Amino acid sequence: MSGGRILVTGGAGYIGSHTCKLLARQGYEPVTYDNLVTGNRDAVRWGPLVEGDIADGNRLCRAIVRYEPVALVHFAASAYVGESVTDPAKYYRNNVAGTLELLDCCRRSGLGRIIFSSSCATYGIPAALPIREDTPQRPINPYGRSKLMAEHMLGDYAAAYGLRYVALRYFNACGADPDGEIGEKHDPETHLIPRALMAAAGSVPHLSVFGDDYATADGTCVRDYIHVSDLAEAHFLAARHLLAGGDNLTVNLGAGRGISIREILQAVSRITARSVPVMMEPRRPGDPPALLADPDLARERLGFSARFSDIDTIVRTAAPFFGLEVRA
Ligand SMILES: O=c1ccn([C@@H]2O[C@H](COP(=O)(O)OP(=O)(O)O[C@H]3OC[C@@H](O)[C@H](O)[C@H]3O)[C@@H](O)[C@H]2O)c(=O)[nH]1
Repeated sequence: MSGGRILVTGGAGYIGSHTCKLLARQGYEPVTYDNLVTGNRDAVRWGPLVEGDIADGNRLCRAIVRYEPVALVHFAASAYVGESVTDPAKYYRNNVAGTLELLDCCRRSGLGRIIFSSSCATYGIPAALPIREDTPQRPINPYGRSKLMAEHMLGDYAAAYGLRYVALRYFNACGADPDGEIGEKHDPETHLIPRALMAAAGSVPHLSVFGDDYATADGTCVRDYIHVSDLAEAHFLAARHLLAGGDNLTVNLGAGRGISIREILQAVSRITARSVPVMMEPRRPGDPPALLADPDLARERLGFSARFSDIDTIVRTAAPFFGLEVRA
């Protein structure tokens, strides 16, 4: 370890664990702080695990004092858009109050560099594509609002108390570690690519496609899918930026291209040589028709560009975690 320790809240989760692996490879020691409610203990492999909730400020502060991290990466959050509509209290408690507690711990313990997981869900339904960072943020669900509130808290704390941050607005995270060590393991699994792979593998009867009457080229929703290993790389670049004295920064993390649900299904069929049984369903409430990042600012300011986010690499790396062989 030459770069120092980095505290990673939510380090046992999907994006968190991939980021820990990359940070370790880059010479940092990731210290995971996770309550293991949605995280997986066996995904914590590259540094110690402190079991704790971000709402437990005393425990979090003690971890900061004990490990003396040079920066903090804050993934820990609730992240189901649909659930945020039916149980907004959970989202405001975990994502807003939890982040406030965490920021106060950082203030008290003098930990002044924070990398924050934000989301394209903070934009809502954008007036124009691609989405730039100065596109107005008008989230359409409590999840997006909770992430936007946390962004505002970070900005205000930075201005008043001098901490520095990078906020990363992820588009659609997907794929799995190309080494095959860790993958995507949500319970329940609601995301498109895992559900499509589960349907191809026969572990669910079919994939429900939520709407094929959108004003998009083939009628299905378009998203900017970004490989989790690319997201991990961006966190490393963000840590390096802050450790080099870089200023506060908020950037999109996307591949800069849109892929429709039909295109995903074609790729899954081609790469696994299995058909994906599909059932057309009504639109899912709260789904924007198309989301697509302008990735220029992340490239200019962090030197970030997606390397694993072509659809073939995404499906090839994810398929083995759902019991599927890669055939093409
Ligand atoms: O079973 C499914 C799942 C998803 N979909 C569709 O596939 C597209 C992608 O849906 P996903 O649930 O994978 O991802 P979403 O675009 O809703 O949200 C994602 O991006 C924003 C992040 O902040 C969220 O945390 C993440 O879930 C949507 O159009 C959705 O309606 C289906 O048609 N069927």
